[in-house]
Amino acid sequence: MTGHVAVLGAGSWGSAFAKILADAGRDVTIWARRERVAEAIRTTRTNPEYLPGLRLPDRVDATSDAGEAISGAEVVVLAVPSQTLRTNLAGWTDFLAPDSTLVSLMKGIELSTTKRMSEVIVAAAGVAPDRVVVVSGPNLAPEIALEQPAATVVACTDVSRATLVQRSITTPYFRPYTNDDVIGCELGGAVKNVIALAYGMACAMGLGDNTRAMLITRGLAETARLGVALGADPLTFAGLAGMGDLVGTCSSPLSRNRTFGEHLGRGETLEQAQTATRQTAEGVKSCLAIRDLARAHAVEMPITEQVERVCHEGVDPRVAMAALMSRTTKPE
Ligand SMILES: NC(=O)C1=CN([C@@H]2O[C@H](COP(=O)(O)OP(=O)(O)OC[C@H]3O[C@@H](n4cnc5c(N)ncnc54)[C@H](O)[C@@H]3O)[C@@H](O)[C@H]2O)C=CC1
Ligand SMILES: O=C(CO)COP(=O)(O)O
Repeated sequence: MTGHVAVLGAGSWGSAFAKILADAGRDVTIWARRERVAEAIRTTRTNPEYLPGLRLPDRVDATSDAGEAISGAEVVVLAVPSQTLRTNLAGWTDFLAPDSTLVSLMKGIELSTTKRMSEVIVAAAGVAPDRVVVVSGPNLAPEIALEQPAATVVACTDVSRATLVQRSITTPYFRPYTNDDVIGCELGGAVKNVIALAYGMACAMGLGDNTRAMLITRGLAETARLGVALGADPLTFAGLAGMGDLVGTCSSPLSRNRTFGEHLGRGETLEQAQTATRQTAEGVKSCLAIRDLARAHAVEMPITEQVERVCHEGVDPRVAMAALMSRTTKPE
């Protein structure tokens, strides 16, 4: 393999992913928005602001100059918040090598367009869809920083690019599987964040394992319903990018979406929860876009609808739960 890998975004997942790439033998240049973060990585091999437990290998270089990171990169990994991707890309596309592979780590849906992240990349960077690879699975960055065993899915319509990325991120602690269902993998990642918000609310309301199992199972059912309407393979939702990520995120106190939901479940407003957490919880904005996408395709997503009402209409989570439970009964 030739050329270094650029990782654009030095947050928690971008940084942990840079470690995986380096441990798999790739040279990596990570772009940080703030020079202070790039300098910390260069001089201390750590990123204390985002991922205190992480120790970065020497193969990882860091810069706050995106052109420097991207120029000459064979693979460019995008790891910024979903809602800023389009703006970020506007400043980056001129530096992309003509046949480079673009990798999306992001788990969200764009608010203004209801596009998945790979669709935003295709539109904003003007690249063919088969140049975009999606990596998605149960991958909480703090656990990966500690080299705890984990698996993921590498999805692309071009199997040779999926294999290139798979080889670039295979390590003794990280096991990637390829898949050609880009739509299913991206939807699994985006919708699980919304369900994790509901799960966090339930936890904070003192609700037990029956309720939690109901949210996970029915959450997966509504994810798959939307996925199938958009052309995904239903089997993808039984895999790592579907059930795997949903269970991992909902179960983990490390999840920022679940934690955000816990704040809402304790009766805090959206603004109070945002002030308390100060982290990217993608589901908070994506729930609006996913609800709109579902309505546009006449798909019922009752949990997503209620999460949107709690987040953006000030509805009490208890009222939202009661609304879920009072829906007309039907076959499973
Ligand atoms: N943290 C995790 O465990 C995982 C995260 N993801 C996904 O990866 C994506 C990135 O997440 P994280 O690295 O966790 O996020 P983060 O919040 O830790 O980092 C985001 C990075 O983007 C940068 N950025 C660039 N432009 C920005 C702007 N205009 N506004 C705000 N930040 C900007 C920030 O400076 C920061 O370095 C998200 O879509 C997330 O859902 C996926 C799997 C695991
Ligand atoms: O996507 C993740 C794990 O797979 C991270 O989840 P949070 O963004 O909720 O922390």
